[in-house]
Amino acid sequence: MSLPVLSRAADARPAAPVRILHVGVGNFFRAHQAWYTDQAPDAADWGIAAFTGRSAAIADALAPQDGLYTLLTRGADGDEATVIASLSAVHAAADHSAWLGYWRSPALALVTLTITEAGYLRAVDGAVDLADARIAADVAALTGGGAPTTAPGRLIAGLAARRDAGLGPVTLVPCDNLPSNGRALRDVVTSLAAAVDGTLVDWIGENVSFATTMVDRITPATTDEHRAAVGALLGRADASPVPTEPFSEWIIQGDFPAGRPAWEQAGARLVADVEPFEHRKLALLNGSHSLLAYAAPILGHETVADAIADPRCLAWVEEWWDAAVPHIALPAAELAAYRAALLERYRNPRIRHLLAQIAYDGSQKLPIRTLPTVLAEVAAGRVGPGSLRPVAAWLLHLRGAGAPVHDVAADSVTALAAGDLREAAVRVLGLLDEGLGGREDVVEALLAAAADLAR
Ligand SMILES: NC(=O)c1ccc[n+]([C@@H]2O[C@H](COP(=O)([O-])OP(=O)(O)OC[C@H]3O[C@@H](n4cnc5c(N)ncnc54)[C@H](O)[C@@H]3O)[C@@H](O)[C@H]2O)c1
Ligand SMILES: O=P(O)(O)OC[C@@H](O)[C@@H](O)[C@H](O)[C@H](O)CO
Repeated sequence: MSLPVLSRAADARPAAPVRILHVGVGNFFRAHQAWYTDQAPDAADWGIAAFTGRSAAIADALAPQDGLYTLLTRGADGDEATVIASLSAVHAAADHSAWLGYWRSPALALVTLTITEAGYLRAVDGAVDLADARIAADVAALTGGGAPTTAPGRLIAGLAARRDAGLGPVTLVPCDNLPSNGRALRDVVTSLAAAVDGTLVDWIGENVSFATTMVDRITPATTDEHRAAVGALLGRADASPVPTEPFSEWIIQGDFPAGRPAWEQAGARLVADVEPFEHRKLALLNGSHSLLAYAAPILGHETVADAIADPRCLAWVEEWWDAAVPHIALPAAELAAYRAALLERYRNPRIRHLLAQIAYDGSQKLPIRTLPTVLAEVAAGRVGPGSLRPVAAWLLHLRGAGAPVHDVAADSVTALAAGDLREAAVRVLGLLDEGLGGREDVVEALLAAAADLAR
């Protein structure tokens, strides 16, 4: 017997007026920012118009269910199903006229983003990568009246439309795992604006705030098992429920001149300086995730929970944390509690977080998650396997061990990692940091960690 499909008439409040735009309707956005907005006490005033990052698939899946979906919160002992109603509209990335229409609305206050680390299209200096063919095509589109396709290009088109409509402030809120993500986004946006329309740079300076956020909620991809669980719990058909863990954290630094939902009443924290929190999360959580993603599949493990149950993987994670902790400016007791909580989260048997998913795009992630700890340890005179093991595991992964390689820079990084192992280690270290590849002791420690992993 087929179940009734989720609908606003039967399952949720009416759609709220759109005051937030979002780019990238992935699972994390739907477990995190859309959930905080849904749970805020003023949710009825704050609707989100969500645009996909690239393909139309999720817009097509959510249209028949009025933008509703189920958040399936998986605790160690059972599931809770919550219908999330904060998406007032869901559009495909290609719907450029709808995109511009929202920017021309006086009601618009916020633009949030989850476009992955690779979606910012940054050059090494942090500016937008003007040499990237997709950005070059967007510069041509933006100067010639066409529709851009990259996230930075779409933002520039929206900002120009808002300026031309004579409208005022808006806050951009990046929610990807990038350090200082507000500054990173500002550098990308202003450098692209400068390449397209110098006068827009001044308008952005006067009208656009860039918030910086630390985001955390482990959110795997959806499977048929999640669809079946929602059917059993709610008696509703949901083509695209989102599985997530009970834990959630959102730490935000920024100005909101046009207002924002009362996210703090849904559990978010507004702080003056987000940096220690993002450093803690990127190094301890994301760093250990990447270590497990490259190392544990070599031992035959498929998920984070499988890996952390293996004493060898647990010891590697503890060693990584021991290396990272001295460089995080938070009280020791707080960091110890964070480590203990992470182990509990990783052990949640009902979250099947695939190591192969976490392994994607190491070229974008390793410099953020692991390099700061490696450099800080080397500067402190400690060159050892604890901090170098994630890089050693990535090197082996790029050489064909463990999970398959999916990386925006796959061709170049697999070429660097090929051939003689010592020479490959020098090249991969040099890619992460020019000085590291020339350090004989670092290369030796990396090779020792690689030998240990391959054993
Ligand atoms: N899943 C998590 O546990 C988690 C937790 C914290 C932060 N994040 C952040 O959220 C991001 C998305 O994770 P997810 O789990 O939702 O992944 P997902 O695969 O479900 O979704 C990825 C989203 O990014 C968009 N995207 C990918 N490449 C893009 C590009 N080049 N330009 C524009 N959009 C692009 C896709 O269209 C999609 O909407 C991560 O990369 C990370 O920065 C994820
Ligand atoms: O989402 P990514 O691809 O940036 O990284 C994979 C995981 O490390 C990440 O999603 C964590 O689960 C998340 O950052 C927890 O909040």
